[in-house]
Amino acid sequence: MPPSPAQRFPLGSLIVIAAVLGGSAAAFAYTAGWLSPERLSRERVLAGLSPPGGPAPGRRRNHVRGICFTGSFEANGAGAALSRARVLAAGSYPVIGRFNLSGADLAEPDAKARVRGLSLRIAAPDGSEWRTAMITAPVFPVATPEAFYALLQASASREPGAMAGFAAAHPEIAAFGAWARSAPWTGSYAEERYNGLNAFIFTDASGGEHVVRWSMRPEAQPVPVPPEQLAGRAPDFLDEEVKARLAAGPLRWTMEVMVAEPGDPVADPSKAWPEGRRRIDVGTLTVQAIQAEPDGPCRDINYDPTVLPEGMRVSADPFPAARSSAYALSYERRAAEAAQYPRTAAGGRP
Ligand code: HEM
Repeated sequence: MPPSPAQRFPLGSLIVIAAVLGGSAAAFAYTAGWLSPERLSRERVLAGLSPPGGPAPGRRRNHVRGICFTGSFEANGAGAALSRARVLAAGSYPVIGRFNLSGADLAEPDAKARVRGLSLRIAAPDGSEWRTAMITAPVFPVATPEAFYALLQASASREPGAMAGFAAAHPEIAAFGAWARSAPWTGSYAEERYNGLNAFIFTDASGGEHVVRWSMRPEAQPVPVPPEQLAGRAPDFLDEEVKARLAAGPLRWTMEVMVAEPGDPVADPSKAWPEGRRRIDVGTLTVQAIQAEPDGPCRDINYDPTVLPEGMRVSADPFPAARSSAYALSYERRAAEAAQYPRTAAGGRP
């Protein structure tokens, strides 16, 4: 008999998953009403993301730690075969981005964040924008926003079997767990591949539609570093490393768009699409300058994945709409608390 998902999925991995998602397995204050079959609201999702001591005022409610950058996206024109969006026509477009780490605990050292993120706002001269927030995991842990909320609850639960029970009920989490256990860690944001995971629909100039996902492939060669070694580095070593690396020259990624074929799981980011799907390199991201977040240009951007130019739109994938709603509330709250996240005398210089 094949092992149950819980058996296949050792507890250590479940703890890793709990840790990378931003919820906490430690004491958790919210219980009342959570087990009643109420509608999943963005307020409850943010409560689920909150660390035990509450969110850091003025900051993002997830991926709280990060650093801004500016640069450009040089579209090579190949993406025009898939989308008529202005940002995919050959040309250079300004970017405001953010390197970031999953989790809502400001005090967590960089070495503990299994999931790293890259957020981009690419602006076109026609006023349109393409916002996207990608992560290093090749698949999302769960198939639906509701399951994501259930996962936050399980990871915060004091019940010893909560995570094992969750994994048994959501076997799709095994693929993420396998990645979290086995993928090499690196010592740099610059050496990571970042994946959009959610599926969107691109419309080309003839009205043809293509279901796509995108990723950013680093120019820098990844150098594996054991996590025990990273633990010995400064708590913010990723910020320091990326600043030092940039001083030696710009950082680059190639944007790769993958096109689904009929039958591919287009509404489920926990499932990779089969190998061999058409992949088109549509352009190059060049990171030219880094700015500390308190005064940096990414501070007040909401990297809402539904902010898309004409020629791109959301698909049957339910995540972008759910993310949009949660990100908006996170944005509203952090903007209202701006005084508690003061700008610095350094004026944004890293
Ligand atoms: C229902 C599922 C999800 C929820 C509830 C959620 C929630 C959040 C929240 C509240 C923020 C802070 C937003 C802000 O204040 O601007 C955030 C940031 C972020 N999320 Fe998600 N997220 C979800 C799924 C995803 C997925 C699927 C990805 C990657 C494919 C992702 C990647 C990121 C990244 C990279 C950031 C940092 C954005 C920034 O730099 O501002 N999230 N998430």
